[in-house]
Amino acid sequence: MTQEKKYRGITRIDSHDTHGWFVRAYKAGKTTSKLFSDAVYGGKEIALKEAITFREELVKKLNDGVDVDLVKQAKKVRSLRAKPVDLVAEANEAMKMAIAPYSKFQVGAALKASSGNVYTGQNIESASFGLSMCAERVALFKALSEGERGFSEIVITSSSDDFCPLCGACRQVLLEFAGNISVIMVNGKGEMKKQKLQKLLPEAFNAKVFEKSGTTKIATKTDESEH
Ligand SMILES: O=c1ccn([C@H]2C[C@H](O)[C@@H](CO)O2)c(=O)[nH]1
Ligand SMILES: [Zn+2]
Repeated sequence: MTQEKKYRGITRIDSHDTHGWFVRAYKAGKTTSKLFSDAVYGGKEIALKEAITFREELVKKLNDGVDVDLVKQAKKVRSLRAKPVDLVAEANEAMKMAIAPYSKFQVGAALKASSGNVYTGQNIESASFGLSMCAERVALFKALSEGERGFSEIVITSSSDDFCPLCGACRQVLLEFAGNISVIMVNGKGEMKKQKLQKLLPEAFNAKVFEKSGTTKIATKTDESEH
């Protein structure tokens, strides 16, 4: 492998009258590309530097700071290891790690990402009660921090004989980040209840409000990076 091939998303082009570095980045099936020609940037080395900087910034912009290629790579490695998983068993296993000395109410969650990976969570209580965190959000934030952006379902189990309905805060962030996923609640007797998240939080608040009011422009366009 040549030195020139080690740059992710950047290809060297030397053909006819084209000499330069071709940068590509992907998001949701859309490709953004730009050529950094030696002539325009004053030489091969400078053009490459510019190309690398451009791509790093582009990747951050496209994916909220997450490098898509890195995520894809990690997913591929993990999915090779992934076996079919029993989400209820995963949630129950996670529940054992709950830190709930005040409520004595343990909750476990298993969130399935579109990649096939499963992220678990359990409630973690603080002595300052209001700072406690629910099992569902622990699972969601773990997944988001690993670069996951698509989800299909969440299973919630608890130490109670009753179903554990998600609190309002979890409904809000799950709907925002995971979309209208299936929510499967399992009670202590092993009975299941399945619902769509949207039904649990109708007319939810979301970021579209900002666009309409014009207060915050949400950066989704990548036109300026195309040539
Ligand atoms: O859906 C829920 C509801 C409650 N809890 C936790 C928060 C707190 O630690 C305890 C009692 O509310 O249960 C969850 O983790 N998920
Ligand atoms: Zn909650």
